[in-house]
Amino acid sequence: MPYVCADYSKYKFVNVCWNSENGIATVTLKRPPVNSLTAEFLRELSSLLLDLEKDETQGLIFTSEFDEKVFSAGLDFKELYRPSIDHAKEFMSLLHSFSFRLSCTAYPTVAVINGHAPAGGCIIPLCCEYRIGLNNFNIGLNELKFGILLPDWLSSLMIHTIGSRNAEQAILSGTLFSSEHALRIGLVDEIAPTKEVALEKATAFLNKAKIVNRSLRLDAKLHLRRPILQEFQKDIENELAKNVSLLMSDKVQQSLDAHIKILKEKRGN
Ligand SMILES: CC/C=C\C/C=C\C/C=C\CC/C=C/CC(=O)SCCNC(=O)CCNC(=O)[C@H](O)C(C)(C)COP(=O)(O)OP(=O)(O)OC[C@H]1O[C@@H](n2cnc3c(N)ncnc32)[C@H](O)[C@@H]1OP(=O)(O)O
Repeated sequence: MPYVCADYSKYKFVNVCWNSENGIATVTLKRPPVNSLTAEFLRELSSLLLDLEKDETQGLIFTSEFDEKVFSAGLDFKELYRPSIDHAKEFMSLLHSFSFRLSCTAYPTVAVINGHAPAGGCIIPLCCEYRIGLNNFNIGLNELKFGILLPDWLSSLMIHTIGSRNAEQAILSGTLFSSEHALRIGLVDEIAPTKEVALEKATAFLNKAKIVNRSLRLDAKLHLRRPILQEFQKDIENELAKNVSLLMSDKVQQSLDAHIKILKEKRGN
């Protein structure tokens, strides 16, 4: 059984619960109010994956503290509104490296999606091997509606998960799917009535992975995910520069401004 070396209490935006009997780490995202992804959060998540790898985690479950409300609201609008060029570069690089790392972990991964997961909020679930949703939430890649062209690696993750035909329709229409619809197209693998049941199902999935030799399993995973991993590794400098210039463009900045205003009006402030 793995011996836990890392100090997981150092993390600000996640709570890590280790099960010493089965070596499964349950990671609860807890960046208030909606787990939106900032550079600091992404840096923390990347470092967490390395710690889990060193501690020979047998399986990882992601879930959210903001139960029945939001899994993750995606990229942080406020941080990405009028960023400095250096910050924009750093952010895109962190998003890319974290998503890559999560897509090829040596240990199996599950997302328990206990709330909305729009746009960038769908990235963690898509990088995981298995997705369990709760009822009454929306999930999907609706970036085109913000004037954002998806990076190739993200389209590739969606294609890998729901197939090319469904991915084409989903991405081009910018649809956010209800849980039931997400189950029909394979965007989630199961629906659970409560978070507790979802966590049991996640553990059952991870336990199944244990009967396979760990290094053989990793070889197979990397082989099966090769098309995605190739997209991550293809022409990285150029891809990051493209994303930075898209983020800095007037069109995307105006769209961010409009969305920030909509959220403010919704709260009446
Ligand atoms: C932007 C990227 C630009 C260019 C990218 C270039 C290249 C491509 C690279 C990557 C591709 C991936 C791209 C992804 C784009 C995104 O992810 S953009 C974010 C998309 N997310 C959304 O549209 C969700 C918006 N939020 C909501 O719909 C609701 O807030 C939500 C359903 C999540 C929760 O609803 P509710 O419980 O009612 O809460 P409130 O709406 O009242 O919100 C509470 C507070 O949270 C703040 N907030 C909400 N979402 C965000 C966010 N994404 N970023 C920052 N802050 C957010 C909201 O303002 C409230 O704050 P307040 O309490 O008023 O201070």
